[in-house]
Amino acid sequence: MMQHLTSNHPNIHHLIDKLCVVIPMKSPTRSKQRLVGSLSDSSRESLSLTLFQNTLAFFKRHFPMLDVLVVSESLDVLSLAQSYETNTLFDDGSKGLNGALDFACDWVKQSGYDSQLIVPSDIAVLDYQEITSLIAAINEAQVVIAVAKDGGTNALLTSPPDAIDFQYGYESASAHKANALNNRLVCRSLHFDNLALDIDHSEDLQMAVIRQPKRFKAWKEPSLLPIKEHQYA
Ligand SMILES: Nc1nc2c(ncn2[C@@H]2O[C@H](COP(=O)(O)OP(=O)(O)OP(=O)(O)O)[C@@H](O)[C@H]2O)c(=O)[nH]1
Ligand SMILES: C[C@H](OP(=O)(O)O)C(=O)O
Repeated sequence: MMQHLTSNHPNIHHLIDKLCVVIPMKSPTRSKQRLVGSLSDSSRESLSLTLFQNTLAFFKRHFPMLDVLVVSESLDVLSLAQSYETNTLFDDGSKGLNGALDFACDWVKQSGYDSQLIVPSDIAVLDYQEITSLIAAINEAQVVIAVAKDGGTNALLTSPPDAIDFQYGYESASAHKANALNNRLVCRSLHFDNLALDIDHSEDLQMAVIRQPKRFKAWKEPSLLPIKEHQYA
């Protein structure tokens, strides 16, 4: 059974001191394109900003000892990140998510961190126990992947930060795993209920409303048909 990263975890200082959390975030106007047909522009933008702020608030509240780096093409996003006392990095977005993460990873390495945890800014529910289990897994593997519900990668923990090339895109969890194995690294793929749910499509948003009705009440649109929780079980 995996040990949780609690305050009396024997390796907490070793893990935390040298770990940097990287949060990539597009400009809100360009975010959540797959919801264009389901939400108005303002609702889509405010959803992406709400998710981003939830992510910043989660790490500040539950992991105040962890350093965070936000990489974005948007100066507004970077200034919001600074209000949560994160490090910030401007990337013009021209090379997409993988390019932005390559740039962030260079910063992380040059800043002397041993490991890096990439968390996208669109996870519906961040769960303390899941994130602690994920971080603790770096004791057993150099690459730890939290697999998304669609085979994507919803969190990626690497030690060293540049252990593998970033291959976000279709079925990226298996691409990242193959990449790790090609590099002869120990890789763990983990499936967590909450961390698997990034919000891509309207069904994901409906699921978020079911799991966190208060937080997502503004997006409880009558036009979206209800679906049952077991579809993601
Ligand atoms: N800095 C940066 N972050 C990005 C870029 N592309 C995607 N991201 C972020 O990476 C995470 C996952 O992105 P996606 O699911 O591809 O994008 P999204 O805006 O959430 O949704 P779609 O537009 O529907 O793909 C989100 O936190 C995005 O904001 C990029 O080019 N630069
Ligand atoms: C970025 C992409 O995530 P999606 O939003 O497609 O699950 C991926 O994990 O490769």
